[in-house]
Amino acid sequence: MDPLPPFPDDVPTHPLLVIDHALVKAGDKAEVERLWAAATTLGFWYADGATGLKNHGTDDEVRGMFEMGAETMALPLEEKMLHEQGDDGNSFGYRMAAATAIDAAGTPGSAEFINVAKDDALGAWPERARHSYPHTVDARMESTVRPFVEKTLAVNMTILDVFNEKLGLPEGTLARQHPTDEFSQCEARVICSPPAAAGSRAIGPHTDFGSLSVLHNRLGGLQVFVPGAQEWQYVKPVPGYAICNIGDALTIFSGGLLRSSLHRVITPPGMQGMHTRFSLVFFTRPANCVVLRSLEDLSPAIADAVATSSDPSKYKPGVTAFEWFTRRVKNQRLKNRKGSETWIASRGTEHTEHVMVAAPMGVALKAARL
Ligand SMILES: O=C(O)CCC(=O)C(=O)O
Ligand SMILES: [Fe+2]
Repeated sequence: MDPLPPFPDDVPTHPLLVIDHALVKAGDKAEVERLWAAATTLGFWYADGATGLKNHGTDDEVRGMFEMGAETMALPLEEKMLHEQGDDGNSFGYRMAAATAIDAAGTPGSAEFINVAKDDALGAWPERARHSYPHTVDARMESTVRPFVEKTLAVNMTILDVFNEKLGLPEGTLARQHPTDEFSQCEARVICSPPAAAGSRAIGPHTDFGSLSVLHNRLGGLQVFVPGAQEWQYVKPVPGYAICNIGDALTIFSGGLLRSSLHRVITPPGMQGMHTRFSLVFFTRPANCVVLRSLEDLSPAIADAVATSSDPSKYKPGVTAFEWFTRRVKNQRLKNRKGSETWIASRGTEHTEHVMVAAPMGVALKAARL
């Protein structure tokens, strides 16, 4: 692979706390407090050795996943399209560029995705559980995708147990919402965006749909919208560290204590923008049948948070994790677009002030009620 230029020194970035996963796993109280601080403010942090493998630029599974992504994206479009996700709210398989909107006006995004279901990676492969994949994925399912998914899931289950305790939930509550052996929308994703004009958007503003995301970035381009800030800010990729963030499902379970924040992907800054951008994510999501609701009956801290929220209904969407996810994916597909209401119907838990900046005027207030 060509050497990639460094993230420019003169571009402002938003700092994130660095959390040492080994310390968290060992129950180090100070490190757990720092993780809790990150998770309850912006909901983003750098994870030192997040897959249990330091230096993600060189560790076997992460490198193998990036290679699998590059091999897959290099296939002829007709071959990739045999495994396309379709328009019904499924996200497993290949997603062509420009299939989804990045804003309320229906602007198409420029990123291609290959998403592999946890249920295929950990299931009775080569029997397919959820979807079909190009041969470049199949060839690495057991050697690369499975260990990548297993290791990342193990990290995320430890973090869920830590949150469980901090939220004062009965032992194992969050773990039971994320059973590995039940079907869920958990998936590993490689994203590819071509070089583009400075500032153009590859992935529109969104909150993540599930519980926990672990992201491996080599080029910049990821930006966060910090509550109360006036503008989007870059998060700098740091070699050897993954970027972890909270998704909507944990925000809902915790009555808003855990924060799922808006982020997006634009052209990497400076010389980096001249390179194709690959990124790798693993999303841990609740089992399909889990009802998304704040768990105030199980935790006084969550009950307090819901009681003092300006909009407690936001934490009771009254749908399962599968329904929440499918609604969001389906309404992002441009084939399903009727107007800005389709974009609004794809939204998650974001707060009013975020949406005001992220969406054109006029749809902001409606979106804020979702
Ligand atoms: O590629 C990135 O840096 C972020 C991707 C992302 O936010 C997502 O796939 O949900
Ligand atoms: Fe995301």
